Amino acid sequence: MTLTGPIKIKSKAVAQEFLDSFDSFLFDCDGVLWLGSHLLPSIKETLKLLTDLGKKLIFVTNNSTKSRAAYTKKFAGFGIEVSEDQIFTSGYASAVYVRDFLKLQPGKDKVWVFGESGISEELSLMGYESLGGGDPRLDETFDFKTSPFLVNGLDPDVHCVVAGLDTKVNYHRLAVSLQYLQKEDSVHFVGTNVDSTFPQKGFIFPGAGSTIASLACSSGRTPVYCGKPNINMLNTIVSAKNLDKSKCCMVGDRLNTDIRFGVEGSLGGTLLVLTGIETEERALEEDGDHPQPKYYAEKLGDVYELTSS
Ligand SMILES: O=C(O)[C@H](O)[C@H](O)COP(=O)(O)O
Ligand SMILES: [Mg+2]
Repeated sequence: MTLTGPIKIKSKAVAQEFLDSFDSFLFDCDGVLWLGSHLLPSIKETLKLLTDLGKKLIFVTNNSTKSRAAYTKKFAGFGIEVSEDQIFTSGYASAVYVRDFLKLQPGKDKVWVFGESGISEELSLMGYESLGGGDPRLDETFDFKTSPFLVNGLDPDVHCVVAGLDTKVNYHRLAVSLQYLQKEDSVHFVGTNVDSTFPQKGFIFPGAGSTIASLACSSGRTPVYCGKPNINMLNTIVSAKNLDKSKCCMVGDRLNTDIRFGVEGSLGGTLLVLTGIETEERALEEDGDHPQPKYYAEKLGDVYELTSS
């Protein structure tokens, strides 16, 4: 970023300068690589260009609905080969927090999940039994007199609620999650991410932050959020991939998660793309609400299109 503010990547020279400045790229996914099942323009070509240049590619998503393994299949569906150890999700970061910070005992302590398989699968890989989540009994209309999660009492071995994006959110899931959160002395509250909205092709939908806020409001508790911009997530990635932070660039579509993650994590640089949540006006505003990106571009694919022109 110059004294005049963020640098727009809109020429071959600036695109080449951008490429030459970093040896590792951390890519956000929703709004950067794709919008749901819609791959954004020139993404495959851009990732291949970076790979051919010997750059390290890492994918860092706040989307907790899929596990790291499931994300490798999503990439493969687009014809992009990515290994599981290149992918970090907010669901994985939350499971690491449960294991390494809360130190819950696998096989003994259980987790109530308000969210999808991307959370429960990562917890299961670490040996934790999770309840709730995609359990089809939670799809039933809620009745406190008959809910199987209440009539026999809460599970006394649950010592943490992990809440994330749940596209099947309903009153049943909210009501039972709240019962566990009311056990404040014995049940921790973890949120996967703060994203208020979720970008789809042609739409902006409610994000994890919005549904988790419902539980925060009803319980009067504030969760520990483990996804971007949490510095523990960055430190996990930097040590796992042996990165030189000064040569890393965070590429994202949201200022208060992706760009904050890169700036507060002291990475070498950040690139905001305008294919997701943010606008050029927001990218340029010097608002204390969020850090400014070093670079910005209409889309990530411009890096390929400009340097190969
Ligand atoms: O609502 C959410 O969880 C987020 O909007 C979404 O999943 C963000 O994913 P990311 O842009 O970090 O890949
Ligand atoms: Mg995004």
